[in-house]
Amino acid sequence: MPQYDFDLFTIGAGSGGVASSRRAGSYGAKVAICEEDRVGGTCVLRGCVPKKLLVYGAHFRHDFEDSAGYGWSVPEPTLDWKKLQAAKDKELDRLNGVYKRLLRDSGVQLIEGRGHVVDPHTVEVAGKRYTAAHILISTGSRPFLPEMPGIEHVITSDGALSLKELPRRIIIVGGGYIGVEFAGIFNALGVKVVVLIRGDTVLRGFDDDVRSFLTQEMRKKGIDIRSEVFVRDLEKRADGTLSVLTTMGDTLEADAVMFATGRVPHTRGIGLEELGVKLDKRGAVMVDAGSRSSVESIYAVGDVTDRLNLTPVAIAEGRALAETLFNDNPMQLDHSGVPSAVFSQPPVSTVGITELAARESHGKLDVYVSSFRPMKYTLSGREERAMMKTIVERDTQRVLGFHMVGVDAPEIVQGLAVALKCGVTKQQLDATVGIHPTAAEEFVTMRDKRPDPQESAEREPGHEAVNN
Ligand SMILES: Cc1cc2nc3c(=O)[nH]c(=O)nc-3n(C[C@H](O)[C@H](O)[C@H](O)COP(=O)(O)OP(=O)(O)OC[C@H]3O[C@@H](n4cnc5c(N)ncnc54)[C@H](O)[C@@H]3O)c2cc1C
Repeated sequence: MPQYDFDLFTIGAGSGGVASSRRAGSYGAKVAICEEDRVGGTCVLRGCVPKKLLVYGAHFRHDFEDSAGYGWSVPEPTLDWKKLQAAKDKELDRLNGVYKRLLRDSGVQLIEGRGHVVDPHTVEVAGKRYTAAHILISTGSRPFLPEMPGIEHVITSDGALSLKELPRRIIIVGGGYIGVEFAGIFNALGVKVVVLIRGDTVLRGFDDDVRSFLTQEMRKKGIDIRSEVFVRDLEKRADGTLSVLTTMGDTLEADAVMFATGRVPHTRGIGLEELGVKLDKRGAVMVDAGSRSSVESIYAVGDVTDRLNLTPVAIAEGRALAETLFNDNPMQLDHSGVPSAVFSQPPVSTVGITELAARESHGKLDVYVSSFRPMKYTLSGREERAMMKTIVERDTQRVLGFHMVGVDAPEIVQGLAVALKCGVTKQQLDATVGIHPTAAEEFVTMRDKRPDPQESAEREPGHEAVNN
């Protein structure tokens, strides 16, 4: 058995890399991790955490407005953007320190610098070579920017999270989850927001009812969503204003343009292809269910594998790998039934499959949809509504998907994800007593099935089902 410097060498100290290395360290493995930026990765420093802090910060505008309906009078609120940014950055510094401490406490050696693989058991960082029995690639992903004239003037989510000044007007290109989250943040902070999307509705890949409902709610809040349009080119004027020419021939002006046009796996220039590690056409490391690449000693977890690009997934994949390699406990993550959220305003949360996917894979369905104004907004007069949807396989009455748009959706759907994972049926939901008065109780009280569009069409040619 050859002697290596380490049992595991991890490249990238983000969610997946840190989780895997710590778990391996806890079983006594000798582990090193290298990081070219700050320990913590995208989620902690450029993603979930700073974004959610800004969502909280932005939401106060609504809360101040809503308080009037409950009898409060609040002087005209003003925002100190620099103060909010400084508070957020302080919290990120704290978390960065926590992550470093956690690594240290697990006996994981942190090596600062960019790592690249030189052979199946060797990683080079800052000119020094380290050998390891196993190498883990957890280098995450980076924002994708299409090539076009003027692209150097745009920002991505990284830039949007660290803006020195709050722009007066922003154009956000892309209606995926990052685009709609930032649209909600900026809109609530008083910025004039235009969102350009390629389709008709935001959130491609989500359930169609969720997509149209959220698009409508965002428009109600004053976000100018322009459908079926993209950017042709853009230029910066002498006064710093950005001028955007769209594919519809319109010219739009803004103080900032943010591209939220997807992310690509971070695999460029780290020696993988040279070693024969197979990458897919987007550059993601191709792995088996146990996260092993085409080279036996090299593994990959998290966004770099482009499976389900979420923090808890990267963490679970990383831990499963450490269990397999160092605890004699072979584990694979089941990627089905993973819940997710979009922290838009109102937020979205979903677990299971969409109605479209369910019709293709499960045939006849019972679909329950409910839309209502949450009690919270009755006194405040806010027009925001909530929508909940449960998709049930007709033959077995097993729930295939829960979807919600509305206040507290992510907090509500987390519990339902457990039920879905356990194979909950509609009858079991019906037998569950609700917590009153909440919005969540709607999920256990929905009774009316939405007319099946196919069956209705068979009965009455030309008839179209109408959402509740
Ligand atoms: C704006 C935004 C919001 C998001 N919000 C959410 C959310 O609300 N919920 C959620 O679940 N997910 C969210 N995500 C996704 C989440 O951040 C990622 O899925 C998660 O961070 C992936 O973890 P990872 O370990 O694969 O990669 P990362 O956390 O990105 O870590 C990769 C690390 O590798 C380092 N690295 C790269 N190359 C090298 C190299 N050659 N040498 C050394 N170090 C290297 C990087 O600097 C980085 O620190 C969000 C992402 C973004 C961009």
